[in-house]
Amino acid sequence: MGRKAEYSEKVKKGPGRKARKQGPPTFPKKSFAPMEEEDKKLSHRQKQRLAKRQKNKQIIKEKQKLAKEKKFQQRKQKEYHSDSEEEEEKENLNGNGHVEDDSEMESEEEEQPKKVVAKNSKGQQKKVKGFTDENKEWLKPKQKKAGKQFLEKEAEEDEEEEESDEEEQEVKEGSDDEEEVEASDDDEEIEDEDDEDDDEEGEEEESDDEAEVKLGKLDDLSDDDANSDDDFDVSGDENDDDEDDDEDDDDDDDDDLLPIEKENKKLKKREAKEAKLAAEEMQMSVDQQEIFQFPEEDEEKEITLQEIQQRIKDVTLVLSDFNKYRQPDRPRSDYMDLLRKDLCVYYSYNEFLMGKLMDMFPLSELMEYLEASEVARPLTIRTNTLKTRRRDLAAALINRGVNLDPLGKWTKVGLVIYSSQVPLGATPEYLAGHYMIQGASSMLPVMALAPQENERILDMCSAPGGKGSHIAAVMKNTGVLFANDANKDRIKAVVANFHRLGVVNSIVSCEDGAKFRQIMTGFDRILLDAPCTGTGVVSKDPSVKTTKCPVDVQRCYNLQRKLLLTAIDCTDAKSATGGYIVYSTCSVLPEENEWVIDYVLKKRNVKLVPTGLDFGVEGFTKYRQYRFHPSLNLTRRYYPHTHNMDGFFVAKLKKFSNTIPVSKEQQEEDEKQLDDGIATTSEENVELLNAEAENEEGNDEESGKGKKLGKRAGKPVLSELDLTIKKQKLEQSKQKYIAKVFEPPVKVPKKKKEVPAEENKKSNGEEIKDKGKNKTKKNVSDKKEEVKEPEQKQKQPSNIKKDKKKNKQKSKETTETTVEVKKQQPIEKQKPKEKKEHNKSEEKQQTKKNKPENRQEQPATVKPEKKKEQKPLEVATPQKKNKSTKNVEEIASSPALLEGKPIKQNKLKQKSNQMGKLKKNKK
Ligand SMILES: C[S@@+](CC[C@H](N)C(=O)[O-])C[C@H]1O[C@@H](n2cnc3c(N)ncnc32)[C@H](O)[C@@H]1O
Repeated sequence: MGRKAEYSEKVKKGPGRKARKQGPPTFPKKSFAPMEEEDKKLSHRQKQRLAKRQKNKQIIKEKQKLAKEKKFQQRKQKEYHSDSEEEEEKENLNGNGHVEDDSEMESEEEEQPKKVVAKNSKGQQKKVKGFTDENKEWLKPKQKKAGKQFLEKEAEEDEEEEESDEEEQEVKEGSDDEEEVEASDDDEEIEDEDDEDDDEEGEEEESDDEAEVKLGKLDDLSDDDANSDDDFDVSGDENDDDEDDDEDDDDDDDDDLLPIEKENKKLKKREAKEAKLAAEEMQMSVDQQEIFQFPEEDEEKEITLQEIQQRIKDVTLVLSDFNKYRQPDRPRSDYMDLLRKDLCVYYSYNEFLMGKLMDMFPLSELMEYLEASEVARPLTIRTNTLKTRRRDLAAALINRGVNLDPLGKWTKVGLVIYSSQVPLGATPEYLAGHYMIQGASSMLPVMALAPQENERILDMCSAPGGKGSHIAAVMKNTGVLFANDANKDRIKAVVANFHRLGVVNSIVSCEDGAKFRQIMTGFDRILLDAPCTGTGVVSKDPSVKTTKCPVDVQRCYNLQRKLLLTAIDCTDAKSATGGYIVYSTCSVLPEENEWVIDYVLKKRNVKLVPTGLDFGVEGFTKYRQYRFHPSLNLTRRYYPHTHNMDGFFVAKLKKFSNTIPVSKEQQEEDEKQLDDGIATTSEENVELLNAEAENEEGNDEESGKGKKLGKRAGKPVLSELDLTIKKQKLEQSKQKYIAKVFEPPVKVPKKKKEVPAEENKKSNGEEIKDKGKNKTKKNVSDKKEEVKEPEQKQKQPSNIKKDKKKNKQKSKETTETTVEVKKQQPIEKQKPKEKKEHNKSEEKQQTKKNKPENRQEQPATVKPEKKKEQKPLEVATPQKKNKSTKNVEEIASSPALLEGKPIKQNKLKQKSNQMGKLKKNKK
């Protein structure tokens, strides 16, 4: 009776409490309301995401709307078709009614879009989204990206949308429910997807958002950038971007490169970056440094050497960027003065020489030069190839414990000595003449001269014979080398060295080089290693730093010009092998180098040619306000800081014509100026020289002479100057001479002074004492010239030293010869044979000179001043004979002559000719 149980039917087991799926949480709609209010507090990203979500929603809704509209239309069409079929049927039945129905249909069709428009009428008021022409505004960048206004607007729009949606929904209520459900499902799905995406692809989204933001900025990027909320480090990022771009570009290029090349490229980039940073850092540190404050003038506190060094650095820095670091009230000259003073103290220079160096070098180079000049140059020797080879010499010296090396690629005979266990001036090799101790720079002039075998070469200033013996070695002892020097003492060293070194092709003479054109001309080559201030060898002779003054430079300059003019006149332009003159000095002053060359380029038919030395700094073509001939760049300068050798100058001239381009009168004038310049140019100097002579009265002349002679000084007059007097002179002449140095020396107007007999006698005595000291004094002092004559006529007092007398006579001879030169002025080279003819013409000239109106033998007081000024040198005419005789005697007794060289006979002939001529003059 009960019901049969059906076991086949399985009772569905409901989900257990645990297994039951938890439904999605449902929130009351209003719960989000406060969130919307709190929009303002949303973070930037949140706002962006919200905005995006809302946009998506909107797009979906629009899609739905479109879909609905489509369906609606389709439905309508269906209805219409079914109606039309019915109507057709009706028509078929009625036969008329088509027009009416058409109109109805039209009205209906018109109504439908109206509905859509009505639907969209609100939507059109708000901004329609999507890429259509109607949405141009959307494409336009927003004024302020993702700003609050934007969010507020969006929120308002959303509210409007919601309202419209509600309205739509109301409108759609009559439409298909299923579709609505589907659409809402779709909507939800999309929203869900969106939410998931939000979480999962948060970063991507962010970047997309950024991309959107950037897209939005495209048109007016600048405005947006200016107000951008995103704090991009524009500069840095841009640079980085650029670099990245570069790297990308490079990567493309790098494809062809080897890995190591790529690495190299990277390394270089990194280095460049680091260098840039370092430079910036350096600039920063310099900027941060305290700006140098000029010391107060009245501030006289003792300053240490270290403080001076620091001040030198500070002032150098100020001068390096003057506008930046200067004190506004201080001119540049103040800093320069301070620097010069400090440098003088620090490096022990006098202000004159330091000033000259400061004129020559830029500051950074000056410091290098000064530093290098403090260090002794390496000891170097020259192999005497007449006796040995460099290799053998090196081996022999190494055996004696000498540590050496070849000097450089530029010389095949030089060796540099690093250390030695034996004194190099006393080794058996030295005594055997296998080498000459010689500075590296001393080899340069001979290399420039490039002597050839069998040539006739003059070494005009030869003592002690270093370069002369080098010339003989290059000539392989062939041809004839004339080694001349004006200094009697120093010429002995030439003889000794030539003997030791085995030089046998030479004639040694002791003559004033400036007079050599009366002795011999027609040389193939001449080396003029001129006497100079020696400013390039301060490391060897530090006294140069403090003793040289403008007068010294002036004298050297004038003597150098005179010697070089003579050297040119003595060279044969038509020589088959030569016609060259090499001029060199161990001075770095342009006054003694470029200036001298520039002068002779104007006065003689010579041109500069390359020295053949493949190193060295070009000579100056500009120096301060002065401009030299452009070819002076062919000359070469050598510095301790650049070449590790003494400061040196080398110029090579080629004589292209034996004619002299200047008139005789001009030549005479030049000669006169040079003579005057070598002597003195002002009254003050005369006074100083008088003081000097007085000072020297009690000194032993012989000892005084030798002591003061610098290695390259070679100025018999200057070498005797007392150090203290030089200092005095320097102080007094600092301003007075400096401007005159390179102006043509002007003779000081002489005052006519009537000297009383007693005073005359007194001054005679002084003059006699001065005689041996300075042969040039006579030329500048009228007073002395006036008193000279009686003094010469008188027998010299026995208490006056013979040497003084000799010197005086010698000086007179010098001046006499100069007068002769003026008159003879050999334009073409003079050969010894022609000399007799010259002497005859000379005689005629002399007789003219000896006419009463020209003669200056009368007492100076009686002579008209003018004549005396014009021909001061004629006073010495009677002495000429004695001088010449003496000169011949000297030459005859010279060691070179004793060797029995044929040339000496020529010289004797010349001298005897001169003597004969003088005798005639006397008659
Ligand atoms: C720089 S040294 C010459 C060095 C030499 N050339 C050498 O290499 O050994 C200059 C020489 O010129 C000499 N001297 C100075 N005035 C002179 C003159 N008027 N005529 C000739 N020699 C002169 C000096 O006696 C000095 O020995």
